[in-house]
Amino acid sequence: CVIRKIQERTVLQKMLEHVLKNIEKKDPQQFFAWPVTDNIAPGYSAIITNPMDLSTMRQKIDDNEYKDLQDFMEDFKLMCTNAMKYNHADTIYYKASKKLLHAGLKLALPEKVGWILQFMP
Ligand SMILES: CC(=O)c1cc(-c2ccccn2)c2ncccn12
Repeated sequence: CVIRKIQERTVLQKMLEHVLKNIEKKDPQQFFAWPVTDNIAPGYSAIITNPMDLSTMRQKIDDNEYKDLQDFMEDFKLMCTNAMKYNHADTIYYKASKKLLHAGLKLALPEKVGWILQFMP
């Protein structure tokens, strides 16, 4: 049997996990929790070429695919701007994504995460 090596979580992974958890708290309706399907959003995959959602971001943290906080925030911004592109401005999804974008950017400010940067190699 292959013993799965328990990967050490890097300081960056721990920091991104912390930011992600706080972003998830800002999406109580879980609009951004999972990939948007063409079933719930007709024509979505034809309009949005680079889909992104919070479960995918969590998987990327676990797979250590983000090289720094900016890299992670690029995916967060992509997720929000996708929602503003597909959904009209008068929809709950557009409004929720605009609110989430601003709240999320604040969470990534130096005064919010700077304390951990001192522990990074
Ligand atoms: C994020 C997004 O664009 C979205 C999430 C959803 C969504 C997410 C969870 C449950 C129900 N709807 C959605 N539904 C229709 C059109 C767009 N959306």
